[in-house]
Amino acid sequence: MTTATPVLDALAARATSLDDADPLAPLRERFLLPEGVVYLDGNSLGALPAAVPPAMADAVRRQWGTDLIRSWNDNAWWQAPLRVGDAIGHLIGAAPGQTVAGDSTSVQLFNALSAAVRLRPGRPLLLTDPAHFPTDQYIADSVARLFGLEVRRIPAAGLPGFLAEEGHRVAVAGYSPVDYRTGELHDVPGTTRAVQRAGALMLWDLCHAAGALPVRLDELGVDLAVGCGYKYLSGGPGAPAFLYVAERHQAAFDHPITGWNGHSEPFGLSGGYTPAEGVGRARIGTPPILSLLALEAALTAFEGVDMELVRAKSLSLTGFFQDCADTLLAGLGFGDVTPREPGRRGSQVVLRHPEAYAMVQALAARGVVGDMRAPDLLRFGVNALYISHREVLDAVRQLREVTTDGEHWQERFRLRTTVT
Ligand SMILES: Cc1ncc(COP(=O)(O)O)c(C=O)c1O
Ligand SMILES: Nc1c(O)cccc1C(=O)C[C@H](N)C(=O)O
Repeated sequence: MTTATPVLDALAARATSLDDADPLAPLRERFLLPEGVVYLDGNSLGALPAAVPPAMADAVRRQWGTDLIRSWNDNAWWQAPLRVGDAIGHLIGAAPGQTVAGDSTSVQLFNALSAAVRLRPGRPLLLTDPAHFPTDQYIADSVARLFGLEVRRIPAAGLPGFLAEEGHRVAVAGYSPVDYRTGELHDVPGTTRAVQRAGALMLWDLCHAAGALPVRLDELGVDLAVGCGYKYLSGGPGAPAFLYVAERHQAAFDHPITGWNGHSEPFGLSGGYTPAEGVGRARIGTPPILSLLALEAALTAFEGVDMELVRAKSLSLTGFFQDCADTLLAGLGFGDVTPREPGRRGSQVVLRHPEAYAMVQALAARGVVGDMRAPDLLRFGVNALYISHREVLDAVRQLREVTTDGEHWQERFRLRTTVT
């Protein structure tokens, strides 16, 4: 079923004028996106930055192939975790010398939460969000078991109330600025203040924030933060994660995975561990150099980019998505999930529909790539560096067609009858 042309024409005209006025539109050339694909899954795996393939070719052929082990010095491989850390720090409001890149978010979370518990001895509670991404909850549970603490799962909105009663017992609170399912943006400054007023440490998981919106870690006085490199930072599948340790905590930062790269004299090869000065102590073992160099090249896509403009465009894209959905999906059984107020929205729009899975599959078959989260959420992430308003309209228009033409039913039937 096609949509009434005047309605679509009006939305198309609006998309065109928004795109024409978009100061970030030229950034799209910094990415290699396949023809005919509308990519709304950069909140899971960012698109490929154009700078990455030549950087990889150089890393593999020249640095590894020719320079061989000399590259640790000659191509500054040894410095890569701190160099890439600082490049990420620039995007999350962290002055140099506080961010290290490497390992996975899960590993960094484990290190950061454990170190936080050691920084707050005698406080028996570790707080996290019952809606937090599972790995954050699992690791909180594990750290609590290791240190004899108790995890309390308190929704972000309920934190101030909880802290007023029990704050003196809390060692650390681990939360995400953006809910990975709903796309809701929490109050990062207010939560940080409330946690710290109670004498506890604030740990933010920036997986859905870094590269998507301005994060002012230093300005807000955040204690610790972690995040991944493969979503809005577009560092590639399995890209190294990062850890931020505010300078004031570094001297006492005592993380449990004391690998030799974090030693004050790694090539002294002594049998006892003496941590390096500064955030370098949070290094662990030999880092994945090829992945670090891919991430470093990917970050050049942000060169000269003002994160305030990224945020403004991201809000324009998500707001426009919601407007398109209001107009084109009305009466088709979709529910609203992501908050309407711009100040409460991250960089994704989420709709609810009982046929979410089949719909996302049917959309993907048409070249519109989003994802779903069980049981019934359709999730569409927008990366302001490479997504346009025209693509947003195209995605919602195609979702309307999939639904009205019943393509998701065919998809559902196909999925049920496919033998794998
Ligand atoms: C908030 C959050 N934390 C952590 C992760 C993943 O952790 P890891 O990079 O270790 O797989 C994700 C997504 O995969 C996430 O959304
Ligand atoms: N990290 C992922 C992976 O290795 C495979 C598939 C998806 C992911 C994700 O990033 C999921 C993501 N954190 C989410 O927001 O649901």
